[in-house]
Amino acid sequence: MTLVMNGIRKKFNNDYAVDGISLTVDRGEMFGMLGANGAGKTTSFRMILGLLDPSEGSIAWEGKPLSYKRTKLVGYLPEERGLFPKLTVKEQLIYLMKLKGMSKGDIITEMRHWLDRFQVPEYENKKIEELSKGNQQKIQFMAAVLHKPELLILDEPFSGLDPVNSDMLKSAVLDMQKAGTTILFSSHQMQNVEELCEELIMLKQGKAVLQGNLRKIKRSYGMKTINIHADFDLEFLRSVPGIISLDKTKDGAKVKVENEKIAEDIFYNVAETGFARKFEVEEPSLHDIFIDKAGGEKNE
Ligand SMILES: Nc1ncnc2c1ncn2[C@@H]1O[C@H](COP(=O)(O)OP(=O)(O)OP(=O)(O)O)[C@@H](O)[C@H]1O
Repeated sequence: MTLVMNGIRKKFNNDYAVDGISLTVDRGEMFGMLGANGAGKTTSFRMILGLLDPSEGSIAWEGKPLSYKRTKLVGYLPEERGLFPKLTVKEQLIYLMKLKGMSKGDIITEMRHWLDRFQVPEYENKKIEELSKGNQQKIQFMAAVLHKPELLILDEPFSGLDPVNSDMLKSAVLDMQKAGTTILFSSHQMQNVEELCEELIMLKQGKAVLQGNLRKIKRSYGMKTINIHADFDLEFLRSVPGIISLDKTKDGAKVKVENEKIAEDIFYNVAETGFARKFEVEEPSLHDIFIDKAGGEKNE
């Protein structure tokens, strides 16, 4: 057991940005924090890092609060990226990593390892302002990991990255997890969360609306999607009670239903009408669960 948040609330003015979150992240776990804009993800991260004090509740890493003195244990990729545009990559990393207690020699060795890994060794002496936003993000990521933190917190690490760079970052994050780093990250991109996380929390207006093991959540979630391939019009299925939506595809339709029992009803309705080449019941994607649980009129 490593990171424990217990009954955390944070009030700004008269509203709770975080409203009663409890969670445990075990050592070496990859933990996803999901939520619409303003749900309370960044505020939660700031409290874990000791940058903000909770209004109520307690947070501990290995049994103790993460005060400023213990920040060497932590790597943080903030949502509002903060690099000095006029410094070179090397100068920037030396400056930031010295604050984490690293020697100049170690910083340069680690920096070269990561620049090679990200396939940009030529950036060492380039100014930050000369790099594209995506490449600046790689440098910001390096500033979070060069000192080999025990706990790594990544706020929207994939935003603004193209698919190639996004995959590169994903594989780096997975390798860090394999090496024993505990990782918390937030993302709006459900695909990334599905690929990386075993455990997650989904926030809505500061409250947890879903929490636990991703595979278990998907398995136990009532909603199912049925992928039907048929050569006749499936429009009539819209009148079956319990249908959430029906989207036509080039082969037939994808039908979202409330539960497995409704899927069975759909099966018989289709079979009575004609021959379906395919009838497959799929577990909901995290995207569907997110819309169902964390979407809604009150979110931006
Ligand atoms: N310093 C602050 N003062 C007042 N309100 C704040 C402050 N920081 C955050 N909030 C409010 O707290 C709520 C949660 O914000 P937070 O940044 O944690 O959300 P988020 O889930 O990270 O959102 P996003 O996905 O947009 O980054 C928002 O309503 C925000 O306006």
